[in-house]
Amino acid sequence: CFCKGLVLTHVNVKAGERIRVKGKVAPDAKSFALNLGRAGSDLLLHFNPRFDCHGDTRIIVCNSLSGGEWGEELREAEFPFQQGEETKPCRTEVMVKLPGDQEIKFPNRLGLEAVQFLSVEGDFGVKSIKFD
Ligand SMILES: C=CCO[C@@H]1O[C@H](CO)[C@@H](O[C@@H]2O[C@H](CO)[C@H](O)[C@H](OCc3cn(-c4n[nH]c(N)n4)nn3)[C@H]2O)[C@H](O)[C@H]1NC(C)=O
Repeated sequence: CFCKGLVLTHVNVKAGERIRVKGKVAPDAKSFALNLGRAGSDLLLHFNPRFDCHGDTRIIVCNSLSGGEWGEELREAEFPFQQGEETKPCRTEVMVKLPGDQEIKFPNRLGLEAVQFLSVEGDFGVKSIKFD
């Protein structure tokens, strides 16, 4: 379901700042993921829309990864993927703004003050990433 994509390190995004990722979902997409955290093994947010993967069909799976151990999955049945998306990490929780006006709030389980690591994996072609 995945192919390795983009990895950014030392991005230093602080609470309340915004990362806007725009791109195109592959026409035959199975799954893609946006990962935010301290490093690949310590993720504040693994944001994983699944079109058809791991037995899931059109479900968004969110999770955290601490020391390489997955936390408890949060699953969102709303699946509004037609265009790019916005992500706004903040101190108490991570808010993911989806296409349209829907949002997913995910707890900041790692209590990170800032995010150093951003990666994009799977069937998603990144066109732009903006930090503001
Ligand atoms: C029902 C059986 C046991 O539960 C399943 O357990 C799977 C394995 O833990 C869960 O999938 C993982 O879910 C994680 C989020 O909770 C991640 O999405 C994990 O994939 C992370 C990943 C894979 N890859 C990757 N694979 N291959 C490559 N090149 N990269 N990169 N990142 C997935 O393999 C999957 O979400 C979970 N399903 C349920 C319904 O709980």
